[in-house]
Amino acid sequence: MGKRRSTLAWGIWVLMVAWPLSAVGAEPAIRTLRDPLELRALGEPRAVLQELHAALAEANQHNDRHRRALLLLARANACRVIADWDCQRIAGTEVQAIARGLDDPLLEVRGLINEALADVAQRQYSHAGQRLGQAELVLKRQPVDVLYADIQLGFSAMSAASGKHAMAARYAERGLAALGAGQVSPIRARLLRNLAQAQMGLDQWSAARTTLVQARRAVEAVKDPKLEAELALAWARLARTSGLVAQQREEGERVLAIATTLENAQLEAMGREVLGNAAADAGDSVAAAREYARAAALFRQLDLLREEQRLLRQLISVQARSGVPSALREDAFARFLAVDEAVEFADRAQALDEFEAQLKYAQQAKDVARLAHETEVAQHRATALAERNRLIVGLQILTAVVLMLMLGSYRQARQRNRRLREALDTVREREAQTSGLMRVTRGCVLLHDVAGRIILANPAAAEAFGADSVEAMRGQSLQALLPGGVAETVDAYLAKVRSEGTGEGVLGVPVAAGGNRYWQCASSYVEPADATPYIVTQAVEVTLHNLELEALREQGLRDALTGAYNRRELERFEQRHADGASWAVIAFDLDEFKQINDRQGHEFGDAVLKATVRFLADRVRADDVVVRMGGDEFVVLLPHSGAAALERIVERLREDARQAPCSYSMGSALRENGESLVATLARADAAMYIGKRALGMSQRSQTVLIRQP
Ligand SMILES: Nc1nc2c(ncn2[C@@H]2O[C@H](COP(=O)(O)OP(=O)(O)OP(=O)(O)O)[C@@H](O)[C@H]2O)c(=O)[nH]1
Repeated sequence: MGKRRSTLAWGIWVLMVAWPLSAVGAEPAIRTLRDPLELRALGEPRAVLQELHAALAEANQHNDRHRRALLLLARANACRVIADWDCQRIAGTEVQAIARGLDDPLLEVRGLINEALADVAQRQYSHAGQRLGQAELVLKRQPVDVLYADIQLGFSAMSAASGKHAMAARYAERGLAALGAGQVSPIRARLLRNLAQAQMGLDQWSAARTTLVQARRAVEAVKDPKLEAELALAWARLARTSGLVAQQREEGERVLAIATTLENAQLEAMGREVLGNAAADAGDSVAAAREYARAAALFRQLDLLREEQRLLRQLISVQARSGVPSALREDAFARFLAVDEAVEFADRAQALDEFEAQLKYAQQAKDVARLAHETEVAQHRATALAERNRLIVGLQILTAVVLMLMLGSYRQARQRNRRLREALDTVREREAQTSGLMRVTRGCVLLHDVAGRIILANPAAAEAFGADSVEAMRGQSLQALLPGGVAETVDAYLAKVRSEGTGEGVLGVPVAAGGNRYWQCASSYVEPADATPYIVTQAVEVTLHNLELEALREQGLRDALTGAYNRRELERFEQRHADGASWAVIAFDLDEFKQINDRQGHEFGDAVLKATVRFLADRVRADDVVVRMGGDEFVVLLPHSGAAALERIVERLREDARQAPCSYSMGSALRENGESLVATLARADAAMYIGKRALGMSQRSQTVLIRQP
């Protein structure tokens, strides 16, 4: 039991101290992850640790976090070579923190491997398993074969430490497969070494030898003294099982030489153990006891209890055979008991820890796979979601923009429609008012173009023109609707309105029954900015008005009693015949009319006056005009009359004098030299008075003819 346990512990120790970090310069991607000091640390760890102080300070000064991480990895490697596990763990942890800040998965993986390595060395398997699982997960983000192989190396070491050699061998083989057969690198040498250790654990000695040969060939390609020493230890173990003492010694010396170079106390202890084994196997108990005692002391210094215990057991064994003083043996034995007790205690604690570690490890492996799967699924889902969200957001923005545009144009359209509706309502209202106005107005309203073509007419206009409807008026010309002779007047009128802007006048339109109908017209020329000019004409019939006026005027010209013209007619007559025309005038004065009034009464006198007018009118021509000048004085105006015509009428009046209601005196005159009517009248008057005087009073009274009018 003790020997098996001792072998197991030895194997674990070898793996623990020999498990290297990842290969140096193995792959281009990894090469950028290493500082040259990391490589140098393999041969000169302490010198490198010294130099690292300055290099780290410089990186800090430049705030170069990436370089700081690389230098810390170099420090972790140097610490590993000199078996300073705390130093290695701290460096590894810090590298992880920097890597996460830089989002650099490869650096993070390397930091995790270093931390796990230190955990395994100090038998904290549970923690180491977690770190390695995490490293495997992070590496999925940026897979690199060498780092994957490095992680497999870690798992293989952990499996070996748990006594699972078959599993350790499988991990080592998996790492080797990841590297590829042709690749020569330190990591490959280490995987081969682990495989050989596992094979030895499985008692596959021949296979282990073959594997170790391959490992030694692989390590020749790189300068890694610690790895060389670790292989020498493996060879020594193999040599011991084969009983090859000389080879054991040779390997032991090699380990010691390297330990001295590296100042690695652990390696020295291991080398001394090999030499002790060789001496013990050769039967040299004294030498064996000496080497074992030195090795035990070194392990004691390093606080490696199990190793010290193993060496003390071997020491006590050889001391018993070599016959060393009992005092020394008792010292060794007492120390052994103390260490054994401590180891027992540690073993119990570790057994529990290992159990939990295995549980966690198994769980973790599952978790890692599950996490990897979930991560992958989550990444796909996140990508799909992000894509969908982008699409949705894009669509939402597009929809919002379209909606806003639609809303804007809808509002504008509504406002436009409202304004249009209002304008339309106003137009309709005005149209209704206008058409109402047009309908009810008694006057004619016409809207026509400048040539007289009707555009619009009201019912009054249609009626005035004798049209069936206002529609029938549309398009017809005013000139065509009016009788011949008036058209020219209309043309002149429209030309005046167009040139002056307005116009007004009375239009007389002959009617079939005779006479005229008169229209008082007023027109306005309208020239809209964006339409054809037109004219608005209003016409009010003034026929009746004109007739009344005519009657009044006529009335003003007549003598109220007799119906003969009065003096005002003289002026009109003169105007009518002024331009060189001939006229003649006969003046009358009733004889002794005063006496008629006096004798017969005034009314009788009036009747005589009226009868006298009828008498005169009956004896003159239709164009001749009888005028009562006042009282009992009358004149007859004879237009276009010469001496003959005058004579004829005077004669007739003289002949018919006896038929007159009253005797009268008369005198006549012809217009001379275009004189005025007054002048002609004066001469006729004068002639009449001459006649009257010539007759004398008595004669005059005889000629008074008194009869009923
Ligand atoms: N009944 C009537 N008498 C009138 C009217 N106008 C004037 N008379 C009268 O006519 C008379 C005219 O008188 P006179 O001028 O002296 O003339 P006469 O009496 O005819 O005398 P001689 O002319 O000299 O013959 C006056 O007595 C007037 O009063 C009228 O409208 N009706």
